[in-house]
Amino acid sequence: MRRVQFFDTTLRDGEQSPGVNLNAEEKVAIALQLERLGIHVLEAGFAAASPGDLEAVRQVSQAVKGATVVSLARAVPGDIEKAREALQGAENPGIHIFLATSPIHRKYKLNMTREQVLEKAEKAVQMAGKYFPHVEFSMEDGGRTEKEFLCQVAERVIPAGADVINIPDTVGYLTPAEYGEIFRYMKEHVRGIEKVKLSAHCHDDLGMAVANTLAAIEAGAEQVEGAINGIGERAGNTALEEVAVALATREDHYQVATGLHLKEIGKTSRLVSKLTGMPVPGNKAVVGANAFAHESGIHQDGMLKNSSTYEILRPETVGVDSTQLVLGKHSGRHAFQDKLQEMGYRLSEEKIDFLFSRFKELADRKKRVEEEDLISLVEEKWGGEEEIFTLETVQISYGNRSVPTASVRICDHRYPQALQEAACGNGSIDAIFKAIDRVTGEVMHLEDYKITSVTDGKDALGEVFVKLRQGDYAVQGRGVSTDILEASARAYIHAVNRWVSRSTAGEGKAVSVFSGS
Ligand SMILES: CC(=O)SCCNC(=O)CCNC(=O)[C@H](O)C(C)(C)COP(=O)(O)OP(=O)(O)OC[C@H]1O[C@@H](n2cnc3c(N)ncnc32)[C@H](O)[C@@H]1OP(=O)(O)O
Ligand SMILES: CC(C)C(=O)C(=O)O
Ligand SMILES: [Mg+2]
Repeated sequence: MRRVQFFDTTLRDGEQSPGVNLNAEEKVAIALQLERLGIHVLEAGFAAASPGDLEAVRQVSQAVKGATVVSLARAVPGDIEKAREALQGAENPGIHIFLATSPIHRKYKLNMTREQVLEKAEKAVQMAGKYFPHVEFSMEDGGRTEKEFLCQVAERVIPAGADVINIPDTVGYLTPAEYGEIFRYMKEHVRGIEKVKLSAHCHDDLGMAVANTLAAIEAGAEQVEGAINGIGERAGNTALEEVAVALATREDHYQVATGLHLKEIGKTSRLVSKLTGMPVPGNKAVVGANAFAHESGIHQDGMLKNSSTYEILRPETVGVDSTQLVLGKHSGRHAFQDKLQEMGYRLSEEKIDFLFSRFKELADRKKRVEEEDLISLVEEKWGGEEEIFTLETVQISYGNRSVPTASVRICDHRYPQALQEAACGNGSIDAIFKAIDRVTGEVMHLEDYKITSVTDGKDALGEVFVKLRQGDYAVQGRGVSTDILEASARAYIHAVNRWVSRSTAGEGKAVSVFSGS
């Protein structure tokens, strides 16, 4: 199988992401992790950019033992000297020299003729070859350069000593077909091309960096460049982990080996995200939090029957969190039941039906239903006592200068019709409780009221805990909802149900929902 080399520029082009600044220690930590991933060439920085970056390149090159470590340099002696200084003592040093070749860059940026570009490139590579065993030359903005000029530049830098020639699509402009065509053209037309590796370096301005890189591989590129999580200048670089995983998953198509340790991808991605401060979007391929999460009922059902229905890749292959069947409003009964079983609940079909409808009501109001939410749902309902009153609706009228009024609609299961009552109170909760008392005919004294958040986030479930008393006897109840007023109504009705069912059973004594409370 053909082999493709991976060149990582997270520490150089990746660090060019606006707002990112890695110090030497952080660069070393990322470099060592990239080595564990099996990266072949590691661009540690741009030594001439600043004394700090020179020092970072130096420290990375001292720490890394296997991979080749390179510094970027313009085609000027000063930059080459700085790279040399930084890489003295490195086990496998290299240099990456670049010079723009496109008409736009020649005219507006460099103010150079084609001949001047050819000469400058040749001289720089010759000089670098005296110091470095490995010299890569990049034709910046190669994607917008005349093809025959790319060939001319290559034919000057190959004899000068370059062993890798990189053709960057610096501004992410090309389509995959166009980019692949450049590699085919150069392979066919450049004298001595067999002496060098051709490298692909893409940017994601039009969202085509990974596709372009894969197209270059199909067209014969022997090296690919990019950054972990696709970070980099503007819209970023090719996400190297995506290329690696595409090549492995579609080995049947690409017939390319990388030698990378894919299991290290998750860890590498998390480290880069943490140290650069650039979060990974949830829907990002391979390493996004949702890359192996399934929310919709039909997909979850398929996954439970056989994971190949909706997963082309196992999360453990790339060292990220295992597949998750996320419960939300799109989930179905299969996934719901499976989750309850996994949590240790053994419930009858009838109970599951009831809980599933409560779950759907909750999921309509909450983005994600967590395990704690399920525990609350199950335990709220299945406390053992008979349910006489069920809350249907609660409505509040509240203003900071008016008296709060609550209206509740409650089913009393002993009668065919739901009952509705309204009451005013000192506050919204007091009004709700008074309205409930009117429906139930039980006048309870509220002895304790506590509210806690069951889950995280603004849409967290609130759990309300009440203790009601009549004479010597007390009951406790609990209610759960994303809305604390509704949770309060549920808790109160739960306690009243206990009160009524215990007193009808002749058990009017203090009871507690929670053991130990
Ligand atoms: C596509 C890429 O990612 S290329 C890499 C981009 N990365 C960076 O630029 C990060 C580090 N850069 C820096 O710290 C600074 O730009 C430095 C230290 C390299 C240079 O700083 P300065 O000397 O102040 O120059 P400045 O950045 O303003 O301008 C760049 C100069 O380099 C020239 N230049 C640009 N590319 C090259 C090149 N490959 N070879 C030779 N000269 C070049 C420009 O034409 C300009 O020259 P001029 O001053 O004669 O007009
Ligand atoms: C320095 C070169 C290789 C570069 O980053 C680009 O052209 O995008
Ligand atoms: Mg780049």
